[in-house]
Amino acid sequence: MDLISRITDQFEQSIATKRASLEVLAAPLAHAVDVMTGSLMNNGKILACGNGGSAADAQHFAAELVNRFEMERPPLAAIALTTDSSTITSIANDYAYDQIFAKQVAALGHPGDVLLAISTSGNSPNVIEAMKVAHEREMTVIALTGKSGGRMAELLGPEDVHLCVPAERTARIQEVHLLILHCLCDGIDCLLLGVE
Ligand SMILES: O=C(CO)[C@@H](O)[C@H](O)[C@H](O)[C@H](O)COP(=O)(O)O
Ligand SMILES: [Zn+2]
Repeated sequence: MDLISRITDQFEQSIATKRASLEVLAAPLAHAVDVMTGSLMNNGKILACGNGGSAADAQHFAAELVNRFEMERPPLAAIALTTDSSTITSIANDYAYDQIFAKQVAALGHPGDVLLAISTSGNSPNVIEAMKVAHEREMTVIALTGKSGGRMAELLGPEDVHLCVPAERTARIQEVHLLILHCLCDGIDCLLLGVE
């Protein structure tokens, strides 16, 4: 096996996916920055969820808001719903795995808050259930998906923002999701600090 050639292919595919994503995602991403910043400036908060690599992404994003990204600014209100093993295991044990995020959204979400819902397939049932509760709570959903957007795409309302990466491979989609999250952090910091 020619590992160098495989590695080269992966890099090339990742670069191509990022270029294709820029074409379709720049405008909705700018809108997502506006939505998140508006919520934070109105005492709202961001709840983030996802499975596997997307759980790591949810945590990564929440840490960058609560602590810092690249600029000095006050801490921002964000919670990853993927981190409390007691809460997650008890909900999964007593109810169902698809409720692990939804119950947390019901407990913590208020009108004006944002749910950052991350799923490369757009079909993870626990993320979908969280979206339904977020809508009941009058929260805005920002969905990070890929492929066709799956069932999440069908659930989004007019106030929500869909950032669907135009790719089929989970790894490529996740690589763009991370870039999207850093663009969100950068955009929020710029708006909050009035950077030209
Ligand atoms: O990171 C990876 C694959 O790159 C995996 O851990 C992946 O996130 C998991 O299989 C997830 O369960 C996939 O869920 P989703 O993205 O379809 O919502
Ligand atoms: Zn992964």
